[in-house]
Amino acid sequence: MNKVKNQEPETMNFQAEVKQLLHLMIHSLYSNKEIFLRELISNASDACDKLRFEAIDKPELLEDDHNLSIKIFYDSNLRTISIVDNGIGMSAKEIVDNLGTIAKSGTKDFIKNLSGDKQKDSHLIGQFGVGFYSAFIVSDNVKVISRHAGVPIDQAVCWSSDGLGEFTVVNTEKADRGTEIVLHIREDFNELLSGWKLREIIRKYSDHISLPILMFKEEWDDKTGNHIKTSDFEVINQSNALWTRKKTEITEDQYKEFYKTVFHDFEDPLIWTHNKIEGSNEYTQLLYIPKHAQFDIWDREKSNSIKLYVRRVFIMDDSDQLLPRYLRFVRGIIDSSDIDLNVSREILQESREVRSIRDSSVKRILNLVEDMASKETDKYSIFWNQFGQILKEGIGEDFSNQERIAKLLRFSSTHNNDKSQTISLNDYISRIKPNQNSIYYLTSDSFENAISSPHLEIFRKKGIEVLLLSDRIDEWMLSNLRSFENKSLVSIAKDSLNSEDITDTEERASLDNSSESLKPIIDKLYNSLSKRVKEVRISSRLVDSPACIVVNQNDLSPHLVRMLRAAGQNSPDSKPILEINANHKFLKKLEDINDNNFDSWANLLLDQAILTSGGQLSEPNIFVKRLNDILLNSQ
Ligand SMILES: Nc1ncnc2c1ncn2[C@@H]1O[C@H](COP(=O)(O)OP(=O)(O)OP(=O)(O)O)[C@@H](O)[C@H]1O
Repeated sequence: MNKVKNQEPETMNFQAEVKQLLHLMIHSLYSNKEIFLRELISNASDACDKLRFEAIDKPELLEDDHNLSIKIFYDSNLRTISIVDNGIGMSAKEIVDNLGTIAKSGTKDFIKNLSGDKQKDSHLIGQFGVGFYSAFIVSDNVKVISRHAGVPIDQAVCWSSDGLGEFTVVNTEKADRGTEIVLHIREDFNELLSGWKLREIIRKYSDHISLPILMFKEEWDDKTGNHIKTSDFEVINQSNALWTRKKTEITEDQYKEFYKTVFHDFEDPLIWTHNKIEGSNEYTQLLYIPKHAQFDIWDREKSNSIKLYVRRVFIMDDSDQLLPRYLRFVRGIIDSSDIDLNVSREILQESREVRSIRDSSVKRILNLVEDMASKETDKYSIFWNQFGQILKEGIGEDFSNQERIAKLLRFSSTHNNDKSQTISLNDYISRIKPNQNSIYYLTSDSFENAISSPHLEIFRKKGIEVLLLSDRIDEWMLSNLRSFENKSLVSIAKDSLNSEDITDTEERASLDNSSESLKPIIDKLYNSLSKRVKEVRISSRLVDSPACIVVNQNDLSPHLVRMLRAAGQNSPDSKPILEINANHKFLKKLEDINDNNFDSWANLLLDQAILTSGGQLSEPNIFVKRLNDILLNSQ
């Protein structure tokens, strides 16, 4: 069928990452051998989708072969399995680029994370997507013969490799458009070389592929006591796009297998929603939330994983118009009856239909997530741990749904002092003290820093709950979420505490007295520290610690300043306020310190307040010298 022309094959090296990936994949996915067929059928189906789309403008690409299909052959004597499609095909350049390198961003980092531990690696590789390279799990040699649609028969290409380090490419002839992949099966996978086994795998993993998957019919032969191949093809799969079927006719397993094939995931999805919308704008949505974040989920430039179809013709799978960025973890299919088949990205941006599909998809996803949060808390905690930080982006990005998203947020809290994020804003409100008008929170670099912060002391003493936030996105999120259910969100590290929540009349009077009687020492401290602080004052929030740092309501929190600096950004240099504990021994001691040593003591007090508030000292060597001077002088 395919004739290699008299020409020397060119040998090339796989990209280093491909070599590593192949090695690790063969090693760790050995027991998931069946997925190779799912992946290759999925690629074949994508190739047919692409051809169908390009042929809308260029019908000549279809040549005289209009019936798109995928054919599977096997030969137990030659030990081969072939996957043949009449899709778009690949040019020589495409074959070298696609099957010699990995174009995904973040590949290097991904490979670094692979540990050699089979189980962990198989999960990670699953999230990454194995695709074509999975052929090498079961094969010791793979040949790919391909001709791009529309190019002459003698401009086909044959790619071949044993998956160890190199591949060869040579020009060839191929009568039929599309791609043929011939796998030479390893000795230990004999069971795959059977019509029965291959049919079973196809029905299990690829039943929902919308194209017919064909194999030679086999008939029982009494003489040989074997199944014998006939020369007639039969269709193995249901071959209608799964999303077009009625919900009641689709089993859970079919939904799961569809997801795994189409989105190249190893794991079942966490949850999904399937809806047919009828009326003036008709479309079908099948949207899944995965169990794990994709490896490149933090890349905000990453395109959405929503495949857009128009009347079952695949149009594109990287449109940013179909879902907002903060739902980029969702994967799925949207099939519209109303969008024009020739739609371009630019038209999508303007399209009223697309806007309404997007709004409805957001609603469906939020409904799904809300349902999970209220009825399936175990699932919700998986969801929250994987995608909570991304969902938080929605607080600032999607004001029309801000309230709904806010209800879905989960936090660590002093209520249970637990690092896991399980407390909702509604939980907080259900426990709020009578007359308490604020929801208190503390942001910090880590839960450990937050939970040991001196800012919490008075709240613990008074039994007022504080939410502890330590995700990078939290500061930004809170700058967009000022209140919830009419309670304002208030940082306990800022000077805006509602004093009525944390002090009673008697305590306020005593604070006023202290401020009066300690005025000389407060002034003296300010004199020593005026270059470093904005103000020194008596604190209402300290119980055990001698001092803490707070900032003005409108200043950036020290935590945010640190994050901005770590990201290489300039942040305004605003001085903090030093709050001191009027009842602490340190204060009494300060009154006895002579003028020569007072500066050192004052600075030491400030340094430790910065440290316990989660900050860092800009000159740690000076801090150590001061500390040593004081320790040595105290002998
Ligand atoms: N049968 C085929 N026909 C045409 N092109 C193909 C075929 N199989 C693979 N390709 C090309 O090779 C590329 C790489 O395939 P591979 O399966 O490794 O990754 P992918 O399908 O792009 O990504 P993933 O599997 O992670 O979704 C594909 O994107 C496609 O361009």
